[in-house]
Amino acid sequence: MKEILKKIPKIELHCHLDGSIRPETMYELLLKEGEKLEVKDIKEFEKLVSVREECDSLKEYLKKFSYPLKVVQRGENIERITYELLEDLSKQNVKYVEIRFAPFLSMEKGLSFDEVVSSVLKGMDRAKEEFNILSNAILICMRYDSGENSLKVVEYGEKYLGKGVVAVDLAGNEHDFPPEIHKEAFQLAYEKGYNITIHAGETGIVENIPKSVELLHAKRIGHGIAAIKDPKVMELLKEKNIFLEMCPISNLQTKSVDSIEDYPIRTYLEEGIGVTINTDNTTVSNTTLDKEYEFLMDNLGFSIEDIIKLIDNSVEAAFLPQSEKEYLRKIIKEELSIYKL
Ligand SMILES: O=c1[nH]cnc2c1ncn2[C@@H]1O[C@H](CO)[C@@H](O)[C@H]1O
Ligand SMILES: [Zn+2]
Repeated sequence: MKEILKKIPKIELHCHLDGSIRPETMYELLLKEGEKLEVKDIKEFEKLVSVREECDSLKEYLKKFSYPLKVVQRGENIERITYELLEDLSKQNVKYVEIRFAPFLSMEKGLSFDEVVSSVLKGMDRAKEEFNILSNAILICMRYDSGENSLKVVEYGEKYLGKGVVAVDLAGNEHDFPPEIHKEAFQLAYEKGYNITIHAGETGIVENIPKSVELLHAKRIGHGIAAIKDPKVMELLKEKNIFLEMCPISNLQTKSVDSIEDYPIRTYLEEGIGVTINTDNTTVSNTTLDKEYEFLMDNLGFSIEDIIKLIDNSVEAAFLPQSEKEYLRKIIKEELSIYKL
C-alpha cells in the first residue's frame, strides 16, 4: 500500500450501503436471525459475500447481494451498518461520503419507507457526532422494479430532501431494464429538486448514457465505461459537465472491460471529462478507496498529483452547495499541505 494514500483526505460518492456491510457484522446478524450458513468460520463467510475471479458479469456480481438483503430488514441493523461503514471510512480519512441504498429492498419484512430512511439518517448523524465525518444519502430506484415504485421512492423521499437525502439513482441489472422505464419518476425527481445520478453504460450499453442524461436528467453517471465506444457520447458528457463515478475494481470484476489496459479513464481525462473514483461496494468488491487509488498508480501510471486532482473532481461533483464544497476544499488543502502536497 502506498503509505501516503492512507493519509490523504478523500471523498466517496458511489458507495452502496448493502454492498458495504462489515462481513463480521453481517455474519453476526445472520446467525442471530437463525440463518443456516454453510461456512465454518468468518474467513469462509467473507468469500461467500465478496466476488472472486469467477465473476463473469454484472448479473453474477449482483447475486452477492442476497445475504446483505437479509440483514437490512430491521431498523436497528440499518442504523448500525450505516454507522459502522462511516466509522470505517473515517479511519481511512474519508471526509465526505454519499451513501446510496434502495428503500424498497429493506421493506420486504414490514419496515416502512420512513423507518428505513430514518434509520440510515440516524446512523449518519451518530457517525458525524463521533467521527466528524460528513455524509448524505442517495435513494436508489431498482431497474427491475415498476415505474410506479420508482415514483413512490421520489414521492416518499421528498420530505427528506435537504435533510440528509440529496439525490436519487437507478441501479441493478442494466442489461435487461432500460432507463426509459423510469422516465416519469426521474422527471418528477427533477421537478422536485433532487440531484440525479444514474448507473449507465456500466457493462456495454452505450446508449443508456445519453438516455440517462437526456431523458432522466442525470447530472452524474455511475460507471459510464461504455462512453468510450462513441465520441458523441464523450462529447455530450464533456459539454454538459457530467461527472462519471468510476469504480475500477468493481468494473474489472463485472467484466466491464476485458483488461486493465482497456480501462478508459486516461482517455476520459484527456477528453476533459470529469472523472471521480469510488468503491461501489466495499465488501462485495473487497475494496477501499485507498485500494482503488493504489490500483490506478500501480497499473495505469497515475501519480499522487493525479490522484489529488481526482479527489478535487469528487469535491466538485459532490451533491453539496458551493459553500460546503469550499469548506471541504479548505480542509483537504490544509491536510495535504502537511505532506507538502
Ligand atoms: O455496480 C452496480 N451496478 C448496478 N447495480 C448495483 C451495483 N452495485 C450494487 N447494485 C445494486 O444496488 C442495490 C442497492 O444498493 C444492490 O442490492 C444491488 O442490487
Ligand atoms: Zn453502483
